[in-house]
Amino acid sequence: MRRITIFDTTLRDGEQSPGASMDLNEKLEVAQALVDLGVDVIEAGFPIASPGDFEAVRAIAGVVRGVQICGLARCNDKDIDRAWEALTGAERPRIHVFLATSAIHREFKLKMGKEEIIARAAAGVRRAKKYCDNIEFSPEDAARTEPDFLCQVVEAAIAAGATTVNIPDTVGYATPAHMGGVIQTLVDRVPNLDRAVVSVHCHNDLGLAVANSLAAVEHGAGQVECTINGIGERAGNCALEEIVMALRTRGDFYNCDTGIETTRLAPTSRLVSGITGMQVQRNKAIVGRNAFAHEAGIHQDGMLKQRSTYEIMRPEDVGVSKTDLVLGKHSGRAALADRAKALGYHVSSEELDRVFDDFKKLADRKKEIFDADIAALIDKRIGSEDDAWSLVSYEVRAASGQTPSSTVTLSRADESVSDTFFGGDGPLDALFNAIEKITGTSIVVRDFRVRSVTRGKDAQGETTIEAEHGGKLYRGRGVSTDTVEASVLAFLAAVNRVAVGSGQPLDGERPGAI
Ligand SMILES: CC(=O)SCCNC(=O)CCNC(=O)[C@H](O)C(C)(C)COP(=O)(O)OP(=O)(O)OC[C@H]1O[C@@H](n2cnc3c(N)ncnc32)[C@H](O)[C@@H]1OP(=O)(O)O
Ligand SMILES: CC(C)C(=O)C(=O)O
Ligand SMILES: [Mg+2]
Repeated sequence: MRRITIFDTTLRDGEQSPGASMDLNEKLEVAQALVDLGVDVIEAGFPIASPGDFEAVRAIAGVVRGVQICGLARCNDKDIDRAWEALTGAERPRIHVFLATSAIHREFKLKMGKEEIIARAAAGVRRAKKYCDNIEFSPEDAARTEPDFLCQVVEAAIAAGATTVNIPDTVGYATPAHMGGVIQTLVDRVPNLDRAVVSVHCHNDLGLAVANSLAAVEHGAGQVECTINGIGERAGNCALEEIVMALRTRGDFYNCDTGIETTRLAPTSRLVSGITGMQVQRNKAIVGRNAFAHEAGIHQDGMLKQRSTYEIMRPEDVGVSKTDLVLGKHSGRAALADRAKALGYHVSSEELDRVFDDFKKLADRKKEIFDADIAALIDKRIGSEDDAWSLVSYEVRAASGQTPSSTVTLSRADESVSDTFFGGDGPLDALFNAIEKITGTSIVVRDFRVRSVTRGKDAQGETTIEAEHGGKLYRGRGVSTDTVEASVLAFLAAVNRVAVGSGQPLDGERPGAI
C-alpha cells in the first residue's frame, strides 16, 4: 500500500473561511488534536499575515512535537524570513513558498511575465532552502496554468531545492479527469519530478475537491492537502475526513492508506466546529449527524439483519459511537420492535401491531420520535383489555363566564357511545363528567399532573391522574401531543382500572409503573 502524506491546513487555509478566525489558545488546541489524529504536516499559519498569526505559528512550532510544522510565505524575502523566524523552534519545520502561475494571475494580479515567474519561484525556494531542507513550493492556480509552463515552473522549483511540489486548484475549477490529467502531465514530462513529492490542494467551488484529490492520488500524488470539515476559502478545501475514509474504504481500488487514527475523526470535527462556529451540515459525509443514521424502514430492516446491507463504513471506525436507527414516519415494524426491546419491553406481535398503528399516526404529526414517545405508546397499548373503553373523539367548549360543555365518544368491543355534558368547573371537568356518564363509573381525582415527556414544540404531553373509588386508589396515564387529549386518556385509563378492580388500598403501597 502506498502511504499518502496528510497535510492539514485547517489552521491556515481553513482559517481563511470568513468568520473562522481562531485565537492562539484555540489554534494550539486544534494543533494538539491534529497530532492525536495522526496528520503528517500541520500548516500552522501565514506568519507575515499578522503578529497574531506569527505568534500562533511560533507557539505551535515551540510545543507541538512529532509532526512537521509548516508556515506559508509569498515568494519574497520578507515573507520567507518571517516564516522561518516563526518556525525556528519546530522539531520538523517546513517552509511553504507559493507564487501564482496562471495567465490570469500573471497578467492581472502579479503583473509578471513567464520568465520572471520562473526566476522568482526558484529564488524563493533557494532563499527558504538556506533555512531548512524541507521546502514546499506551490504554483498557485496551477489547474488553470498552461501545462507546458506549469511543467517548467515545477522543474525549476525542484531544481532550486523544493522537496514537495504542491499542485493547487486554487479556484475549484478542475474536474476529476482534468486534475488527474494535470498530475499525469507532470509525471510524464517533468524530468526531476522523482526528487520531490507531488502534492494536491483542491478547493470545493464545484463540490469536487475530494473527487479531484482522489484523481490526483490515482495519477501519482503522494500528499493531499485538506482541512477538518472541509473548511477553507469560499466553498472550502478537500475535507480531511472524507479523503481519508475514501482512501481507506476503497483501498481495494487506490491501494493507498494514510497514518490517520480514524477514530479521532468525529471528535476532531466537533472540536473544530465548536471553535470556529462553522456548523457541520447534518448530511455531511463521515461526520454529519445523519452520516450513520437510518430512518427508512426497509433500510432499518436490512441493517438489523446485516449492517453491510446499508453501511460501507463502521461508525465506531470514525469515532461515532453507533449507528442510529431513527424512528420516524418512514420506519417499519422491525425497527420499532428493536427499539421496544432496547427499552426493556417484551412486546407480543399483536401488541406490536397496535403500537405500530399509534406510532405511524404519531409520526405523521411529529418530526422526531424520542425513546420517551415510544415508551409512552407502548405503555398505553400493552395489556389493554379488550373490554376497556377507548377514546374515539372529544369536543369541548369553554370560555370565561360561560358554562362549559363537552361531547365525548368512547368505544368498547363492538359498541360506540357518545354523550354530552353541560356544566363542570372547566373544560377538563366537563370532559371527565361526560366520560363518567358514558361508563357509569365515578371517580374522585386526588392528584392531577401534566408534564412534557419529550422536547420541542411538537413534544408529547403526559398527564397522570390519581383517583379514588370505593376506598381504593387508581392511577391513569395518558400521552399525546395534545395535552387535553392526554388528560382525557389518563382519566379514562383510571376509569378502566376501576372496571377491572386493579386499584390499591388507599393506605397501602402505591401502585408501580402503569
Ligand atoms: C491562494 C491562497 O490561499 S494564498 C494565501 C491567501 N491568504 C491571505 O492572503 C491571508 C493573509 N494575507 C494578508 O494578511 C495580507 O494579504 C498580506 C499581509 C499577506 C499582504 O498584505 P498587503 O501587503 O497589504 O498586500 P495585499 O494583500 O493588499 O496584496 C497582496 C500583494 O502580494 C502580492 N502577491 C500575491 N501573491 C504573491 C506571491 N505569491 N509572491 C509574491 N507576491 C505576491 C500581490 O501581487 C500584491 O502585491 P502589490 O501590493 O504589489 O500589488
Ligand atoms: C497557498 C496555496 C497552496 C493555496 O492555498 C491555494 O492555491 O489554494
Ligand atoms: Mg487554498
